[in-house]
Amino acid sequence: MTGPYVIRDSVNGEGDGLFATRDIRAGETVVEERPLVAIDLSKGRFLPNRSLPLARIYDEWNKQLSDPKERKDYLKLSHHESDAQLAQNRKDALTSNPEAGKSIAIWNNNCLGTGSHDLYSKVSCRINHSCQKNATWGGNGERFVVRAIRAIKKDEEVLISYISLAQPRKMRSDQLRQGYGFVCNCPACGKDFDQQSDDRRKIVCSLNKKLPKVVAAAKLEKFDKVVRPEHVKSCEDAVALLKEEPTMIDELFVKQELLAHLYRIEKKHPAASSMIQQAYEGARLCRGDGDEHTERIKHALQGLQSLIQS
Ligand SMILES: C[S@@+](CC[C@H](N)C(=O)[O-])C[C@H]1O[C@@H](n2cnc3c(N)ncnc32)[C@H](O)[C@@H]1O
Repeated sequence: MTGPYVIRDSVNGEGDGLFATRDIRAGETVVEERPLVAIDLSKGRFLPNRSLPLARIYDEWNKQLSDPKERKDYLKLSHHESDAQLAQNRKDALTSNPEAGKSIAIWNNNCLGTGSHDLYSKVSCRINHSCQKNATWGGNGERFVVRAIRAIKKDEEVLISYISLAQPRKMRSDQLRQGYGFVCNCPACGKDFDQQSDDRRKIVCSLNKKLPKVVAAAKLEKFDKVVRPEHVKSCEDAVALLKEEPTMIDELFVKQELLAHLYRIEKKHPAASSMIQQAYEGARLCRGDGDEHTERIKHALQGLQSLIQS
């Protein structure tokens, strides 16, 4: 595993972090690795709160991370447990096995999700968080890729976001404190934060709440039944606001993809085509060619183009 990075002390109390060893271009791959543990989210059950049962996490970890050296390295990683997780651990009676409790606490702090999988990737899990991230990730159970979303200077820290950035400062801070046990001090959270940007995130957050029904319908291809003009408007407003927030490019391309589908239903084909083209460019930058999400958008783009031509 090599790339334009080094893992070293992050200095500001964040433990270790990943630093660029040379200038990196926007869109360039920073880390590419094979995950050592991959949990396929399309298989097995979820708890009612949509989280994975802890016993399953432990079973998969135990089965897939059999190499003693890798196991030892994993068990040295940082962890934090909120009260809720501790209570859950007790319920699952896993604490009777100290290794199980610890491996799960580490998992909660270090695993990265791609939508289809939750993964432990040895280098990527050392990347610290910022609400003004300069990199993002994508991949699947076989391959995990971290990419720069803007140019990163030599010696600059490579930073991703652990949470949705479409939330205002207070919400992000609560989520990071409860889930990861730290107070974020990035420029978007510190005392000189940009109020205008925070207001934009607040609005995107409330628009997001109006869209889950549409997203669920999209997955079932039952759009026509639920799409209302106000959904299209919410999505358009979210896209307009997200264009002002360069660090939220992955949030933007997901919305562009959704908007393209909504336009397609409304038979606004040229608008749909341009929106999905933009979503495709975003997906390629964030997740790269070959990623399942990028491929899905590419497929949708081709379908739309043949619809326009026919
Ligand atoms: C996935 S690990 C990141 C790598 C970790 N720093 C290490 O040394 O292995 C997540 C942990 O790193 C620390 N961390 C990450 N981002 C941070 C930040 N912005 N401020 C403070 N601590 C941070 C927290 O302890 C968090 O629980």
